[in-house]
Amino acid sequence: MKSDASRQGREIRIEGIEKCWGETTALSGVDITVPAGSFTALLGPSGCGKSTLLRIVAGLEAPSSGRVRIGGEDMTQRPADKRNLSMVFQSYALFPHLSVADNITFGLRTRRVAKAARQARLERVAALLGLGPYLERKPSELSGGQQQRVALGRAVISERPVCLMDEPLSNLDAKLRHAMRTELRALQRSLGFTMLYVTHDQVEAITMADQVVLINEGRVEQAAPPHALYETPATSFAARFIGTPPMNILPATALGEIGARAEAEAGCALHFGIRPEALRPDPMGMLKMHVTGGEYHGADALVMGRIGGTEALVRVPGKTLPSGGAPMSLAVAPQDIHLFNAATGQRLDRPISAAQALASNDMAQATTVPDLNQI
Ligand SMILES: Nc1ncnc2c1ncn2[C@@H]1O[C@H](COP(=O)(O)OP(=O)(O)OP(=O)(O)O)[C@@H](O)[C@H]1O
Repeated sequence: MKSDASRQGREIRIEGIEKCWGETTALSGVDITVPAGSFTALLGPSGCGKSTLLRIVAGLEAPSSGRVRIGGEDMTQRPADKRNLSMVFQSYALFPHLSVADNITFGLRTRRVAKAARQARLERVAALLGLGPYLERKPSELSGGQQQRVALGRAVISERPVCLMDEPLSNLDAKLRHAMRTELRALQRSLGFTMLYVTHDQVEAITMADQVVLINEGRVEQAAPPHALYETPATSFAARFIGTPPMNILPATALGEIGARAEAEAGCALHFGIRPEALRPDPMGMLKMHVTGGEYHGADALVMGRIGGTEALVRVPGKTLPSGGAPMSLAVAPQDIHLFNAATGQRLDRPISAAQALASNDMAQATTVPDLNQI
C-alpha cells in the first residue's frame, strides 16, 4: 500500500481564483501551489474563504474565474466525481444504517471493485486505523474519535492521489484532537497522498503542515513553511495570527526618539513587532514596561503591561512573575524586532539601523529614550 500510494501524490495548482456571490467577493487573486505528496493547511479566520476554496478544488463550487490543475491537468470544468480525490468533512457524513465496514468500503462498491480486493483493502485500512474490533458496529455505537477514524478510513481506502479535509477534527475534544493530529500526519506521510487541509486553528496548521497558506478576507496573506511564518511573517496580520499569545505590535510613537528616527529612516509610519517570548527582563534593557498584571501558567507566566501607552505581553519563566504596578526593563535581540509599514501592514524588507538601537544595551543610547512609562 505504501509504495503504490506514495507514487500517487499529485501537485495541486490553484491559479488566479476569484469567487463572487453577487456583491460578495469571497476569494480574489488566489494563487497556490501544493507540491505533490505534501501537506498544505489553509488557515485563516472564520469567513475568510477557506471552505469556498476547498470546495472549488473539490469541484463542488465553480470559480468565477481562474483555474484548478491537479497533476498538471486542468480540472476547472470537471465534475467532482471525475477529479480523482477523496474528501473528509467536519460532519463525518457516515451512513447511519450501514456498518463501519460498509461505510468504509462504500466508495469501492460503487466503483465495482471486486469483493476480494475490497476485503483485502478493508483489512489493511482497519489495521492502520485501529478499527478492526468495530467493523460490524453502526456509527451510532462509536465514539466521536472512532467515527472520525471511519471517515478517514473511507478517504484512505480509496487510494486517491489527493485528499481534501475541511476542519475534520473540530468535533473532537482537545485530547483526542491532539492524538488525531499526530495520527493523521503520520498516515499522510506514510501513504504519500497530497493533502489540502482547512483549519482555523493555527496550532493545528503549524504542527501538521509542510506549508501553511494564511488567508485573510479572500486573499493569500502568506504561504510558507510553519517556521518561516513564525520567524518572518510577511504582514502584521500574519505576525498576530501565528503564535500564542500573539506578537506585540507597537506603533513607533510608543518608542520615543528611537521610533521617530526609525520612521524617518524608513520613510513611512512603522509598527514594531516583538513576540512576548522575545522580550526578556534585563535591568539594562531599553524598553520600559509598566506592569499591570500577570498570569501564572506553571512552566511560564505572562506579564501584562504597557510600553509607551500600548498594551504589551511578556512571557517569563513561571517562577519569575513580577508583581503588578512595578516598572520592568526589557531587552530584545536585534533579529527579534520585526518592522511593518503601518499603512499597508507589509513587512519591511530592508534593515532600518535606527530600529536596532532598541536592541542595544549601550547606556549611551539610553539618554535618547524618554521615560516611556510616562507616555
Ligand atoms: N453559498 C454562498 N452564498 C453567498 N455567500 C457565501 C456562500 N458561501 C460562502 N459565502 C460567503 O463567502 C465568504 C467565505 O466563506 P467560507 O465558508 O469559505 O469561509 P471560511 O473561511 O471557510 O469560514 P469558516 O471557518 O467560518 O467555515 C463568507 O463571507 C461567506 O459568508
